[in-house]
Amino acid sequence: MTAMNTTEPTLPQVVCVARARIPTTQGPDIFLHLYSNDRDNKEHLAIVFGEDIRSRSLFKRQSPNETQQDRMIRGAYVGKLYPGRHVADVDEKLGMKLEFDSRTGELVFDPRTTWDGQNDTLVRIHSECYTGENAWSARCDCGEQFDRAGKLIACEHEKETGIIGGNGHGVIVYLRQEGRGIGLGEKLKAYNLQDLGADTVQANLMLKHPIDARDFSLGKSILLDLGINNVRLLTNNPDKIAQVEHEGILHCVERVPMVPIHWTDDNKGIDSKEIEGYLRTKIERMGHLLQKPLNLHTTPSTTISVPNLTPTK
Ligand SMILES: Nc1nc2c(ncn2[C@@H]2O[C@H](COP(=O)(O)OP(=O)(O)OP(=O)(O)O)[C@@H](O)[C@H]2O)c(=O)[nH]1
Ligand SMILES: [Zn+2]
Repeated sequence: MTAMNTTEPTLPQVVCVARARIPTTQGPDIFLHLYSNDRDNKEHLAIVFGEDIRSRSLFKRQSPNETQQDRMIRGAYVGKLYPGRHVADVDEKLGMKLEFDSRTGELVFDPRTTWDGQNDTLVRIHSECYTGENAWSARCDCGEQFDRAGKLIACEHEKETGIIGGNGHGVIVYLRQEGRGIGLGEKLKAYNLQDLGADTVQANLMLKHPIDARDFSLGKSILLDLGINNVRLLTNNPDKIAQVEHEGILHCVERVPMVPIHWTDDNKGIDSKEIEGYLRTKIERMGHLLQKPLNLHTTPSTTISVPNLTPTK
């Protein structure tokens, strides 16, 4: 492994507080990991595909007195829970056993039971979007991208696009930075400004926020805690690609594009005037790596009349 560059900023400390298996309506079980950290009080998440992708902080023995029952309740178990199971570190039915360093209590890496972090792992670092994920919003593509990331991680290969999937291994890091970090209340104000003619960048600036207030360093810490070093990143955002790199320990080995579904299938995906404006702004003003020539019914941003924020009577 290359030596770590000391000029890199210190990464946040994260601890996985609990994980649980979630059977899904989409097919595979996922393991939801909830994290605490030393930078904010938000509950950031990792949606993990693959039982063997193990959080180092979760699996570490909490104290010599920690019971096997305590460990199962926190989700620090190998294999699968079943009624009557007593031991967290051994799944007798599946023939799996974890080993721990007797001095530090840390999980000892064993490729038979734990995913190898040198594997190229399909990852999405996703920022919260209440409207796109829960309110069926056609203003943005967040809900669609979230679903698609899950499908791509679960599948071996996507026929329509030729994308190699994660084949059941991968992670969606879900960061609670709503509205590119400005929060839901401010995002709703930005939407009103957009209805008045501003684009997403202009609206943020008019509200005296940065164009993008996000910080992906928590996402990096979470990936490293999950033992992942080589990432195939599902994104069109060049800033995310740059931010995910951490010299010597975390590499973006490939960018996997997230092409809007409606661009490849007229009958599917989000089709609205608002989403076109949103994508146009991402491409023209934020440098997103989407290549389809824009043939949209929204007006290019240069001709948008920006509303005046001075109150009128
Ligand atoms: N301020 C603001 N935020 C928005 C708006 N529309 C969506 N968002 C937020 O933008 C973020 C989108 O996050 P992602 O989909 O993870 O990332 P991205 O920058 O679009 O890049 P990709 O990885 O290519 O999808 C979420 O936090 C949304 O809540 C908007 O009009 N204004
Ligand atoms: Zn959204």
